[in-house]
Amino acid sequence: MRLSELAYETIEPDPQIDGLTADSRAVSRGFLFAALPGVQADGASYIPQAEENGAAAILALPGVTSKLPVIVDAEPRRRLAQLAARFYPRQPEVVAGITGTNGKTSTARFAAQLWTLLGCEAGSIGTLGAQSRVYERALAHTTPDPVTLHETMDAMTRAGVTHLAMEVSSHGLAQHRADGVHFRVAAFTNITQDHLDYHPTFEDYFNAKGRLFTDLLASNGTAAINMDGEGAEAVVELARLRGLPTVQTGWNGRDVKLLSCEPHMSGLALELECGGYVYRADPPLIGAFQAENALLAAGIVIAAGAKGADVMMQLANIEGAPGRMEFVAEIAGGGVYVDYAHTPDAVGTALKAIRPHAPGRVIAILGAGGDRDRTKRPLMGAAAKANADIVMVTDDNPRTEDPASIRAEILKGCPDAKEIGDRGEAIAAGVAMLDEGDVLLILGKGHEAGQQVGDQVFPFDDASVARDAVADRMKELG
Ligand SMILES: CC(=O)N[C@H]1[C@@H](OP(=O)(O)OP(=O)(O)OC[C@H]2O[C@@H](n3ccc(=O)[nH]c3=O)[C@H](O)[C@@H]2O)O[C@H](CO)[C@@H](O)[C@@H]1O[C@H](C)C(=O)N[C@@H](C)C(=O)N[C@H](CCC(=O)O)C(=O)O
Ligand SMILES: Nc1ncnc2c1ncn2[C@@H]1O[C@H](COP(=O)(O)OP(=O)(O)OP(=O)(O)O)[C@@H](O)[C@H]1O
Ligand SMILES: N[C@H](CCC[C@H](N)C(=O)O)C(=O)O
Ligand SMILES: [Mg+2]
Repeated sequence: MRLSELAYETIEPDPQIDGLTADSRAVSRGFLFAALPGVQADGASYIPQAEENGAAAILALPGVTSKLPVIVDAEPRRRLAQLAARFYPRQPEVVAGITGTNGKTSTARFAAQLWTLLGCEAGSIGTLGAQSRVYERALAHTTPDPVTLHETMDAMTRAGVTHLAMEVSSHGLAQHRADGVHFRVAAFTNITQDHLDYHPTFEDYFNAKGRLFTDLLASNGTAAINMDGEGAEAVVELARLRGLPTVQTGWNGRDVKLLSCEPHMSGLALELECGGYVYRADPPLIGAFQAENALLAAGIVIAAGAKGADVMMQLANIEGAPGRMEFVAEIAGGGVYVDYAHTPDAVGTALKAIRPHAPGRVIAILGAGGDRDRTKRPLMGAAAKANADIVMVTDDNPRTEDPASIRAEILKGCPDAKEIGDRGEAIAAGVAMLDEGDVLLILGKGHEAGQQVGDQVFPFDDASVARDAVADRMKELG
């Protein structure tokens, strides 16, 4: 594709463009290099490296010079996303974007499952990577950079995916990673504290999420909103200001309304109302909050055109996402579960949700990520203290920070907690404590397969470490 075709601008000379990237190290011959100002570095300082690697053109802020043709744009991140959308032009017929602090991954997976059950070729993009029956790809971010995102959507579409549910993180929205995606549906789970290291204020965090509804949702699109989520009313207002229809779900929902939710050992007995009819469903999901995510997923599928009755009939058949309230081992009439709660709200929600599954005590293990929002740490500790019988504080991806000081910050919220830095030892100690009917909930890493210390990632999987610890304990007990 010629540069002028890609950029919709008359440019001389007008080179052939064979690829796009914002990373000078990934430039090959014929690539357009987007020089983006970032948090750590200024992409413009890498233009010489991009030129050396054979770049054919540059995208940059006004005032940046190069011997190559330059596309000038005051918003180069947005422009890169638009160029990527043109370079990789195929998108599934229906794309739903899901934003919110907690529940995006689960909701995206549920929506993709519902579409599949209704006979569509569906997929998801998010924290678990790009997934579908016909195409899979591991991804480094929840919302990948625009080049990776559009390349992935193009490949999924060529493979046959027609319905896509994708997570849109606040970082992704603030950095225009998903601009250029044609969103037929925009969905909202909830907004509570996270990422205040990146967003200067909570308002800025909300506004970033709001972009999905104000800027990215198509003008013929529909918003699907979990009315039980913190911040839901404000999102309804964003849709109303654009005159866009909403599908409202949850206990406080208008279109898919939860009437009752009874957690039992292996799932949730739900009663709901949709289109004037009452339905019952018993999906194998652990944790009452998953009902909110399941209903929001139903709302997304309805917003995209499915009949409410057809969607309700399939709700019983959806399964939890890996690492989200996942049951990993049974022991002494109780069990061990793994969950991805890594915010104060999620820690409280997950621990409250496990209670009906624990005839005995609830034991919680948690840490907090390094190089991330510090202010959430004591709040996560306090949420654990308020909702568990025993709390153990351990490490969770300390990254470049001192692990002991991260633990100390969590311990401010739960001073009586037991502190064991080594995550494997903490899990073994938690398992050793389990008495008749007790439940151990291991929080924070969910599906993650590694522990990041400095810039090294050591293989570590909560579920398999917990299974081994349970097997060892069983052997000891004979
Ligand atoms: C804070 C943040 O989100 N940063 C992201 C951002 O980095 P940046 O633009 O600030 O990059 P920078 O290092 O300052 O460099 C500036 C520019 O110079 C370029 N560069 C740099 C070095 C070089 O040799 N050559 C070169 O061209 C870089 O590619 C970049 O374009 O753009 C980069 C490229 O897309 C991302 O990899 C990077 O993600 C960092 C690593 C990250 O950890 N992000 C996390 C927090 C994140 O995005 N998380 C959300 C989900 C969170 C959640 O919901 O829980 C996600 O969607 O995954
Ligand atoms: N509707 C909800 N309300 C409150 N907490 C929730 C909700 N859904 C999930 N959680 C909690 O948040 C954790 C993360 O869930 P999930 O992975 O679905 O969220 P996410 O928004 O994708 O997170 P991330 O931003 O890291 O990608 C879960 O393991 C659970 O503890
Ligand atoms: N997407 C989230 C994941 C957090 C998971 C937790 N294990 C951590 O490392 O903090 C983030 O990057 O903030
Ligand atoms: Mg996610």
